[in-house]
Amino acid sequence: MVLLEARNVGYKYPRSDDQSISQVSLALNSNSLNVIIGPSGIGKSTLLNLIAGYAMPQAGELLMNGARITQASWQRGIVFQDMALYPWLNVSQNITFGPRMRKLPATQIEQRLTSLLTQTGLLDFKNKYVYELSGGLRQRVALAREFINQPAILMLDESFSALDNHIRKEMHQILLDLWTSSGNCVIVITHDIDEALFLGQKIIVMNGDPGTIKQTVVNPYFKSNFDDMTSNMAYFDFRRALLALIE
Ligand SMILES: Nc1ncnc2c1ncn2[C@@H]1O[C@H](COP(=O)(O)OP(=O)(O)OP(=O)(O)O)[C@@H](O)[C@H]1O
Repeated sequence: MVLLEARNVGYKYPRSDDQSISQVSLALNSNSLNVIIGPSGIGKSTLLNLIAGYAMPQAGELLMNGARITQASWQRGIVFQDMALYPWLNVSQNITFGPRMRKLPATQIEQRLTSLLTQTGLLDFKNKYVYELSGGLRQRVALAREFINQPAILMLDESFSALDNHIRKEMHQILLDLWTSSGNCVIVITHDIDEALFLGQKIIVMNGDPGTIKQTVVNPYFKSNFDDMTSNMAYFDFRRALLALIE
């Protein structure tokens, strides 16, 4: 079922002369894992901010469940690369901050917290302050902090790009596990073609001037690791074709 729809969306920043994105159209289902890939400055973050409701498009419309997006909502969360966790709160308090503010029942918050701490491997760290954690562990907290809200749409803006390769792979697996149990619509922005191939059921390629969606590709290699594909020529042809769309 289509959850999010963009119809010919265009956006220009208030103090900019140039259009940042133009004629962006897409339809994303609930329970789907989507990746947006494209060169730097093409408008990927701009599109996420519009979906989140932080800004409104000047052209076209963005709809969630058929209703126009007019404001920010916990139903559409973003995990940023810099995370912005609260340093004065411990891991559990950071994760439960949103539902506590929304006054969800304490037992429900506790249940969700326990299962997220388990899924993200953070049980042993639940009472630690975030400044005591490594970058990889902090990203786990950032993911859990959004998943606990059970948003219909969860967006990751280059969330893993600062992590080293090994930790990044761990995060990919954790994200897959969280998404599988949540069944929400996840949108991942990345520059990294191999991250896109591993995480994207659907890979959405942005390019052009102003930025727009050049192509949407169903990815036959979803959950396939580059390292496991070294003898698969079809994989490399597919990867090369995707790279050509981005360059
Ligand atoms: N606050 C702003 N004011 C004016 N122009 C902006 C602003 N933020 C972004 N832009 C411009 O809008 C365009 C799209 O930027 P955006 O950050 O969305 O691209 P991106 O694809 O996410 O880039 P990156 O991959 O480098 O993060 C760029 O030309 C950028 O310079």
